[in-house]
Amino acid sequence: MATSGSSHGPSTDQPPPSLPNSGSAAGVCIMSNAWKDEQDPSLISFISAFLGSNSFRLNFVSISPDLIFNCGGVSIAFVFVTKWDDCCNVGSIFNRVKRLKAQFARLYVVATLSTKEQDDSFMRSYFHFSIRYEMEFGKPAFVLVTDPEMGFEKIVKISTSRGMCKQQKVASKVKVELYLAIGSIEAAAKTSKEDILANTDLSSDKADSLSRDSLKVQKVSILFSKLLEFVEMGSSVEQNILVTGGAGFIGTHTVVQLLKEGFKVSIIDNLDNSVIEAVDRVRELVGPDLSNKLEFNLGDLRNKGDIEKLFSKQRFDAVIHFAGLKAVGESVGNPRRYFDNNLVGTINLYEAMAKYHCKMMVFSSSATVYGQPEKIPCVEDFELKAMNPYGRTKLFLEEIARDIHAAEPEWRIVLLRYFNPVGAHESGRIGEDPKGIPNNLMPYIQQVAVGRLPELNVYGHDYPTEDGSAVRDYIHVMDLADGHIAALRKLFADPKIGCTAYNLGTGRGTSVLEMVAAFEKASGKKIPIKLCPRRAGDATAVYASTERAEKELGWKAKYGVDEMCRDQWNWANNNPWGYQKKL
Ligand SMILES: O=c1ccn([C@@H]2O[C@H](COP(=O)(O)OP(=O)(O)O[C@H]3O[C@H](CO)[C@@H](O)[C@H](O)[C@H]3O)[C@@H](O)[C@H]2O)c(=O)[nH]1
Repeated sequence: MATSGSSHGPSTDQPPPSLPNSGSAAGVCIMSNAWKDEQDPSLISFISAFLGSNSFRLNFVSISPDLIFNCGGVSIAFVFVTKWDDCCNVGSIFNRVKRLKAQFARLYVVATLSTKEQDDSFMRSYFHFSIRYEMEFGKPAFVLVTDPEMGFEKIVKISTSRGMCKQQKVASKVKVELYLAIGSIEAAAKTSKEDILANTDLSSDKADSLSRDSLKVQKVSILFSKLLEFVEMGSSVEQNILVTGGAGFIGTHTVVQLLKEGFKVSIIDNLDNSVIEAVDRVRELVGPDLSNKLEFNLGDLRNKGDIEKLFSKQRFDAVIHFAGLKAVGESVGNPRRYFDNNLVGTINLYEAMAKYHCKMMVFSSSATVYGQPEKIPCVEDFELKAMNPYGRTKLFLEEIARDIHAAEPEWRIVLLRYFNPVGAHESGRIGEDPKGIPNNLMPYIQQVAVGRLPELNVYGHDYPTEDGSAVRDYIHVMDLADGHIAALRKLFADPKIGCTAYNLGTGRGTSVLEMVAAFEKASGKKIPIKLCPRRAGDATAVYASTERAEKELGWKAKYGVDEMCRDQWNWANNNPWGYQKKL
């Protein structure tokens, strides 16, 4: 492609063509400064005008790929290999590709190989070096272009055959259009030479060369229009997300939102604190079409074989890692169970992700990592400490994530620190269903409301708060689910995300007694309470600073306490025994 750029100067009087369906703000194209400097300036200004007229903003930045297109949060990176010299530069090319492959889930290497010798040499090297440079067939996709000025027939063909374009129909449509485009360009070029001869007194040679220039301009414009279509196709390919613990409370709500947002989802869950009925209800909520994009795998992250089975049969673009135990009291009595489940399971998961080159993770952390915060609201860069073995597992896992990223910077990890998740899906079909006596406030209140428990113990009525009860930042589980989608999009869109923590809370504190009152209002039920001493380890008041999530993830909680209680009650009222039919 670069070859075509260096061999012509697009005429400035020719307006850049537009793509037929380009709407406003199609996306951003980031072009490497170094790559730009190697090209003919007229090519760059042509590309710039072309992208502009197709609503793509072009930025010149120091980046490792030559081009990155970002459409709708999906980054697609391109590298152009225009000089193939098998005796000198093969190692550095494959090295660069190896590095970039770890950073971009969608990386395409467009190699212009104009001669048969270059093509043969490339093939030899590809197979020879594939193990040393950890290439897997099709990952990344190498797009071999023999005609440097017109490579998109190949691009579409190769990408289709390698299964990148899952939407075969789109690919074949592009192919047909491409053939039509080639035909019409050639026709246009011929007309143009005849026009020149008929309307000027230029020689046949001069007219020939002028029409060839015009042909080249049109070829470049077609090349770029096809590149954009290719990018759009790439961004519309479904991303496949592995959700560990996807049958649980936050997991099910997030899976519903993921499917609605067009992601393909695989759940792995050992059903330790959840039931398969919850997944069936997710299917019912999203309907049969989206349900086809959901796969359930019974498995335990502590068992490496279960994870291997999953990763060896499909590629995941990212993992949302919910699986883990979360009862503070139980963790104090049985810390080994917590370390085994939460730590060993996660370490196994990281191993498999690294092996299969899936290095994007959204991790369920918790506000518990702030311990007893000295100040409120809690800001992400506060000092972290844990108060119990459960909290320690979250803190260790955050540290592990930071260490992995420090050693292997290509990892992208978002740590989501949840405050107090409550509420349920508005349908009342899915919600929280803890096994045994609930530890947390809202499930407890809910069970009192439906008559399963006689009264609520209010732990602490002498806190230095307005009504003496402790203050927390309750957040609607649907807001939390949307926070995961925002985090995932951030992972895909931002190669510089590194390992970053975000609070997911509302930024508002509500006391235990205020929560009881809001639930009574929403349910019309009286919740009998018993004022009890403080619960060991409880903080007085904890709520989130939401600034970072708002600014960087573009996410903000929508629901207040009234909606949380309304939806929690709707779930409780319709499912007094949770997912069980009756007790
Ligand atoms: O039967 C109950 C249960 C709770 N509370 C009080 O309600 C408040 C909220 O308690 P709970 O729902 O147990 O949440 P937290 O103790 O704030 O802990 C939650 O929030 C943490 C993050 O802040 C997470 O790490 C934990 O997993 C999660 O349980 C606290 O003041 C409790 O003392 C009661 O008064 N009675």
